[in-house]
Amino acid sequence: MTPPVVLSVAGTDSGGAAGTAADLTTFAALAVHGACVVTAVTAQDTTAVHAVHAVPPAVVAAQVDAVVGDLPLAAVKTGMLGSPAVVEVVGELLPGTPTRPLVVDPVLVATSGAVLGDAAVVAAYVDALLPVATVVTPNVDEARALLGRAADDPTPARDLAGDLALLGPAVLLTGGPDPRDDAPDPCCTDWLALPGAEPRPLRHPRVATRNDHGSGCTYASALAAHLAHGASLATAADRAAAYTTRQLVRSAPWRLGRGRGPVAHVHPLPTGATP
Ligand SMILES: Nc1ncnc2c1ncn2[C@@H]1O[C@H](COP(=O)(O)OP(=O)(O)O)[C@@H](O)[C@H]1O
Ligand SMILES: Cc1ncc(COP(=O)(O)O)c(N)n1
Repeated sequence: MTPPVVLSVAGTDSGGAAGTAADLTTFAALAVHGACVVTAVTAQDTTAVHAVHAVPPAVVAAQVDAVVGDLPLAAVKTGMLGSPAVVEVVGELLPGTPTRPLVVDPVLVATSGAVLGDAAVVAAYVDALLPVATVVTPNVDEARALLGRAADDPTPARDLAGDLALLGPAVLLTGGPDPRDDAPDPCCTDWLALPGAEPRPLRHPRVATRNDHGSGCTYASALAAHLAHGASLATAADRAAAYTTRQLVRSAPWRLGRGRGPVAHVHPLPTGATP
């Protein structure tokens, strides 16, 4: 059967953990065909982002036009956009619709700490992209930035998600591991806020790992893939968290790189197959 098509609009990560690499491998694992528009080339490894080359906005627009003119998109997922002009191009050419949901992962800071979106990019997200997004998937730091709050703002994740939903899209705020959570079965709590409704927690097991580089890209791509298959937002969110958790379990024992290693994008060989 012909698979649904999902478009990733993202930057490359030379280390193969985040960005386009994470998006396309996740799409393949979840049975959607992945198209990719590249917004930036990063020289990146598990420790740092060493250089960024921004793709000119006109070339980003030309890639979008090529894909949209030829392939029936069932969903779009954005990652690192890098400049206000590229954020605006995406908002103009790829607004979310009921048949083509737009998942916006507002990539602002890499796991390694590098800034991938400055204050002007944040302002462009708020003005040009959030109003036309179906769902936005910030972590707590990104949610604070989009709301214009200080980095040490004490507002709980639940309320950040609710406040962000007032800007237009549904919100899936990814909690990540909570260092204060010392329960016997530690959990991660993501928050789903639909415009006009009370935010609700989505809890899933927490994985003890340092190899989580690319987990946000993997999660947002899995969400877009499940939406493309027709799942509701709440179901797609549960399935995306389950997929990301499974891949984090897979990569937990790996020794790759000197920093925060990649979340697994590989899958076990079928029983009996030899590499
Ligand atoms: N150690 C972990 N164990 C289980 N789930 C995790 C872990 N770290 C992140 N996640 C999950 O991965 C998804 C992506 O979240 P997160 O890593 O916070 O995104 P980002 O990379 O944007 O900070 C969320 O569902 C989050 O709960
Ligand atoms: C090109 C690119 N896109 C996205 C991220 C964020 O991913 P992470 O939060 O896991 O560092 C990244 N580091 N690089």
